Amino acid sequence: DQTKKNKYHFPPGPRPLPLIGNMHILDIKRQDYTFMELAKTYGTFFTFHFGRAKAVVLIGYEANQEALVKANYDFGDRAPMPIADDFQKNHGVIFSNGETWKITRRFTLSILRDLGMGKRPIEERIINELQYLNALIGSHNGKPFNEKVFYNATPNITFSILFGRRFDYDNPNYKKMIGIIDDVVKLTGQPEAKEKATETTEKIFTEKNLLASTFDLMVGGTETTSSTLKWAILLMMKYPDVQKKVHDEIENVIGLERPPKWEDHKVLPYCLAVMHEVQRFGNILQYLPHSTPTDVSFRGYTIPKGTAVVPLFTSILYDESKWESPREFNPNHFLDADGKFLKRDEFFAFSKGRRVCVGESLARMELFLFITGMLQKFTFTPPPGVSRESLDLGPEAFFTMRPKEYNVCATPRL
Ligand code: HEM
Repeated sequence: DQTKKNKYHFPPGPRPLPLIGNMHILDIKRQDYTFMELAKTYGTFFTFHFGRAKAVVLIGYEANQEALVKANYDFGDRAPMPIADDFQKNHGVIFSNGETWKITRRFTLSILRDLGMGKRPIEERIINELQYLNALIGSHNGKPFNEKVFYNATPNITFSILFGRRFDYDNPNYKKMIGIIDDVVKLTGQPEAKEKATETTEKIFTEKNLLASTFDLMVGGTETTSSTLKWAILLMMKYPDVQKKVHDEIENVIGLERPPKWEDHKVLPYCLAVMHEVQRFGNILQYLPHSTPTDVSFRGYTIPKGTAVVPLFTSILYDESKWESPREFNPNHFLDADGKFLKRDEFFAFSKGRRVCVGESLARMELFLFITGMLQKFTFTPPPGVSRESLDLGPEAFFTMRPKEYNVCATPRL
């Protein structure tokens, strides 16, 4: 019967996409795995349908280098993200576009630099904070403690920039702020704020934009660095031979007394390589979606303006054609034959191009000083009864990929 048949047919004209698109094949928590699997069939540049929204996925070093670095501007917008749609819409840095993004990003960077990001004033704050962190670790007297301890130090660096002071680790407000950041990272896709964005004509230096930018730095600058520290300690427990080499280098070059300083990264190549390999292996962000600000011509295709783009960082940091043993933790990835630090172009942990991480130099300094500073003072081992082999290196995939919860023992080296 014709009427019945029509009911199930689309009207003439272009056929709308099915409601779920390719979502039925997407592993929501490990989207990177799905995309890398699809790349085996469709190559390093393909379209994926997130429901009705199309996204272009970029796989591996070459495609991402071509798009994010060489065609920088063409892929430099941020795609809308459910987590931020309602409460950050076009405010702050991470989720904004156009003039708001350009001016707010420039402003944020200049403020961070004025306050000493990547320079001596911030270095002093980090070294100061390291003493508190090491005191907390030491207070457990070699007994097992939870990895949450490593979440305490890095927020204080961001907060001291934003609020002008550090907080004691047991300060209820500090705990609350850390808890909120943790919730935001976990509850992706469930925005709290309900206010609708109507500010198309609003100016950029508003209180709302200030709050949004502060929020961006709080979330962008704390969870990322502290999760990386958790990876670092877990990996040191898992690979005691690597930990031993880190210990030896620190002991031989700067000794066990004077706290490390940023300049030391030039004379501690093994520590620097370990820090980079922790970031590569830990791969804490699968991707942050970009989009095309205009119609873009790429590899012979036209990508329409406003198309979401997935620069899949996992596929670069684990690119089999670039790394000797991508799925293994191997600090040699960042060392040359003479044991000197080897800068790798494929290191995309902070992304590259127009949207490159605003806090990269701050994060690098924090990671280097906290990792070497903790390992200068302690040997990290699994708690009694927990074997090294049983330590799970699989991530807990939220907005970021942090290690699964673990306990650790820290024995003083002095
Ligand atoms: C281990 C630490 C960190 C890692 C691995 C990291 C990684 C990243 C990545 C991959 C992006 C996305 C870039 C893109 O869209 O292409 C990003 C953006 C961003 N990060 Fe970081 N980040 C870290 C620490 C920080 C810190 C300490 C801050 C600030 C205090 C920060 C602030 C930001 C901001 C504001 C953006 C948005 C940039 C934009 O959209 O223009 N991040 N970060």
